[in-house]
Amino acid sequence: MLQELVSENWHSLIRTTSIIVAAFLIFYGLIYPLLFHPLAKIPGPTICALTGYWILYKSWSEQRNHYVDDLHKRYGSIVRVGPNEVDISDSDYLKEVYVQDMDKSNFYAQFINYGSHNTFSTIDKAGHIESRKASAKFYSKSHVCSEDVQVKIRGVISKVLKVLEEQKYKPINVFILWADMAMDAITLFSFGSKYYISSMDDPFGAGRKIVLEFFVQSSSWFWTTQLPRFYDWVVPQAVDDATQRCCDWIENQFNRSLDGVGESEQSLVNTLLGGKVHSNGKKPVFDKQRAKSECFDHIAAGHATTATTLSYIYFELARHPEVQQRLIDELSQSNGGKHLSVHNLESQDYSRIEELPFMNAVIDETLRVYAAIPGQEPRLAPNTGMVWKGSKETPKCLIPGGTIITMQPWSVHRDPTVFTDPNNWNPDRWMSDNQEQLKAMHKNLIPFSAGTRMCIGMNLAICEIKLNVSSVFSRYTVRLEEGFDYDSKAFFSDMYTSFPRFGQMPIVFDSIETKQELMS
Ligand code: HEM
Repeated sequence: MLQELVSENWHSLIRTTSIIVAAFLIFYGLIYPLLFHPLAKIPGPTICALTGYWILYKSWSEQRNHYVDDLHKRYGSIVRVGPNEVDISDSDYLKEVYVQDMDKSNFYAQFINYGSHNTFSTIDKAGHIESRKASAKFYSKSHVCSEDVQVKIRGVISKVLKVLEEQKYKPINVFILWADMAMDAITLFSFGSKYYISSMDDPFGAGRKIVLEFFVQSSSWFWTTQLPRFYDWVVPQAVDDATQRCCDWIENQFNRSLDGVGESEQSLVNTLLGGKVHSNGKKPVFDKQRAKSECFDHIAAGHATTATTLSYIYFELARHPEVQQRLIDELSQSNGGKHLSVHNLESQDYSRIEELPFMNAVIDETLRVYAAIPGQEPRLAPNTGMVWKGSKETPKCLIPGGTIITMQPWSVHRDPTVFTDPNNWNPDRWMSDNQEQLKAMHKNLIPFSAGTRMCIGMNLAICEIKLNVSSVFSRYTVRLEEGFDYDSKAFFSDMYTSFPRFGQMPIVFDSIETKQELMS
C-alpha cells in the first residue's frame, strides 16, 4: 500500500517536473527569443533568433558574407543574425557604430602574439587609444609621403619591376608576388633597412615560403575569433607549427632591430621603444614583448590585404582590356605621352601619380567589390543601448546594451540604393559628374573601416598600391593565363579577411614597347 502510494507520487512528481522543465525550455528556448526578447522586432530567419550556432556555421563554412547580404535583400537594412547579434547595412549608422567608437566584441581578444596584446586585440577604449597613439604619427600621411619613406617604397617597387623584367611572358602568380612586395615594405618599415629580411630578394623561394606560412597560420581565424575554446581540439598541429615559424621569423628580425633603437632611421621598433619617457612619469605602453606583438600584428595585417587588393585589380584589368587601355593612356599622358621601358627599373614618383582620376577609380572600385576585410567587424552596443531610428521594414526600437552589432563592408559596398548593379566591377561609376551620387558612394566605401579603430596602415597600403599600379602599367599590359580556371581556383573567399581562395592569381605581363614595335 505504502509502496503504491510512493510509486504514484513519484510518477506524478516526475510528470510535474517534466512539464515544468518542458514549459521552461519552450518559453526560454522558443517563445522568449521569438516574441519577448528586445531584438524580437528585428526581422531575420527564425533559426538565427533561436541559436547562435547557425551564423557560426555560416562563418565556418565560408558563406557568412553572402548569407548576411541575402538576408538584407529579404529583410531590409537591419537583420537579426543571432539571438544577440544584428547586422546593419545603412551607412547612416557608421558614425554611431565605428566613428563614435563602440567597444570591440571579444572576437578580437585572441589576436595576441607572444602572449601579449597589441593595438588590434585591445578591447577597451582607453587601452586602445594609448596603444594606437604610439604609432599613429609613424603611419600618418605626412610621414608616409616624406622623402625618407618614399625612398624605401620606391626601392621595393624597383625590385618588383626587376622581377617582372626577368619573368615577362610567363604567367606569374601575382598573389604571391604582391604579398612578397607588401611584406617587404612592412618588414622594412617595422625593423629598418639594416635589420629586415627582404622577401623580394628571393620572391618565389624564401619569400613565397614565408608568405605561405602566414597563409596557413591565418587559416585558423574562425577558431581563433569565434570559438577559441575549441581551438586546441580542432586546429591541426601543422597550423601551430606554421604559426611558430612565423613568430620565429619575426622574432629574429625584431631582436636584431633592437640594436637600431636610438638610431636616426625611423622604424616601428624604434618608434615604439625609442620614444621619450612620458613627462608625467607614466610608464610607456610598450615594453619589448608588446612591441614584438605589435610588429607581428602589423606584418600579418599589412601584407595579405594589400596583396589581395592588387591581385583583383590585375584580375579585373586583365579581364577588361578596354579599361586597362584607358589606364595605360592616362599613365602615358602623365609621363609626357610616353610609355616606359621594361629595363628602366625606377618607380613612379608618388606626388605625380597620386591624384590620377582613372587610376583612383580603378582602385576604389576594386576596394569596393573586393574589400580585403569584407566581414563582420563586430562591436558592442553601449550599456545605454542604441536606437534603431526605424526603416520601411523595421519600426523604431532600442537595441539593448551588449548586443553585437556588425556592419559588414561586403553589404555596405553593395547597397543597391547607392550603387547601381552593385556586383558589377565598373570603375566608371567613380568618374560620374553627379556630385551628390559621388558623395553617397564615398560615404558607403569603407574598406579600411571608419573611426578610431580604422586601419592604421591605410596610407602605406594606398601608397604601395598606387606606386605598383602606376609603375607597372607604364610598362606592361596584362592578360589572364589561357586555360586557367579562375572561377574555381581564384575566386574571392568568403571570410572575415578574404583573398583568392587557393592563393593563386596567375597573370601574364607583356611589354607595351615590344607590342608597339611588333605592331609598327
Ligand atoms: C589594402 C590593404 C588593407 C586593408 C583593406 C585593411 C583593412 C583594415 C580594416 C577594415 C581594419 C579594421 C578591422 C576591424 O575593425 O575589424 C584594419 C585594421 C588594422 N590594420 Fe589594416 N588594412 C590594410 C592594410 C594594412 C597595412 C599595410 C597595415 C600595416 C600597418 C595594417 C594594419 C592594421 C592595424 C594595426 C589595424 C588595427 C587598428 C586598430 O585597431 O586601431 N593594415 N585594416
